[in-house]
Amino acid sequence: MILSTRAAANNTTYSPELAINAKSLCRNFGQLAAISNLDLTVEKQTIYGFLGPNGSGKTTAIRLLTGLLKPTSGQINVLGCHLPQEANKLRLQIGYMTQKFSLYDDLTVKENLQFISKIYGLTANEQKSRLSELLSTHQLTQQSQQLAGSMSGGQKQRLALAAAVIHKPKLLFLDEPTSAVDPQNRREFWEQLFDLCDQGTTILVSTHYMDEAERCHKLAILENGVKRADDTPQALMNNMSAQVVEIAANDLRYIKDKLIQLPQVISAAQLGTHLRVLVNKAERNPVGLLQRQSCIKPTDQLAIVRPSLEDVFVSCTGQGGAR
Ligand SMILES: Nc1ncnc2c1ncn2[C@@H]1O[C@H](COP(=O)(O)OP(=O)(O)OP(=O)(O)O)[C@@H](O)[C@H]1O
Repeated sequence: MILSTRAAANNTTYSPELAINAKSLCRNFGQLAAISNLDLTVEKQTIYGFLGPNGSGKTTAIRLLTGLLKPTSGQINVLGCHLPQEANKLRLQIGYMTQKFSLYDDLTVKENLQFISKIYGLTANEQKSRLSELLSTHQLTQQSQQLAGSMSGGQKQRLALAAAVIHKPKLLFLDEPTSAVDPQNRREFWEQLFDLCDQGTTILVSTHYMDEAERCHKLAILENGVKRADDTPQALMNNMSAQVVEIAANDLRYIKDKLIQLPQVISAAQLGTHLRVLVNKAERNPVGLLQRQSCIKPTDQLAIVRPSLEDVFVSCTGQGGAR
């Protein structure tokens, strides 16, 4: 049973199961609606993703949910705190890793962590044990005396994560944390995130990488400040509003130019030797529809294939780039 209390102060419902509960959230910058009518619920001890292109409002949403930015309208409850009124009360319960890792280049790894632990008020004893634990967990023990500015992108990212969790936050915000690191470091970083989640931390992470979004327990697809869809990656793929047909043929570019003119076709994109075509779900026989087109030869191969998260993204935003 969900126990909930309605706070008289700003009418936001607080549910103990939810780390984040936001309703009708809007934030304008002048004429620009950076976030429009965003409803968001994030369950505790899950990894929730914001997937969206540049400028879709991911950072703005995160800043609203951390209490760093005031909404134009709407209600926000994060870990039982009403924002922006109780932003100070929330501060010690959250961690925030920004896009540009906020490290001091001319301090060593250890000095960076010591400095941040002082900000969070750790005692000398707490600091000592927490620092050695973090250096070991984030594979930074060898680099503890190295200047942060001289570290590789992957090492900087590990240090930034260690710094963001120094005070053991209940809720961790990560804004495009892996943009500057290679696939191997990304994989290892995600293993750290799952470990943190297993230990009880709720994580909200923004990304524009599909493979990263697919790792989240749930995600919201954002475009121009609007939430286009949200669910588990699997449910988003199962419930997609399009069917995917793959075509193996010669002259895929010519076929693509012809097919995207059909009203039933949402997008067509070449992937190596195949053309991936999204056809409206209302079309009963998508393969038959495409085969009837004069650009398709009888020898061309067409097959319905399983949707990917990228297909979901294309079908619910204008980001196909193909039409
Ligand atoms: N302080 C600000 N003043 C004016 N406009 C802003 C401000 N902050 C954000 N914006 C605008 O709001 C929109 C959303 O920006 P935001 O940074 O939230 O997007 P994003 O999805 O995080 O993008 P990126 O992936 O590039 O970081 C953009 O058009 C941006 O220019």
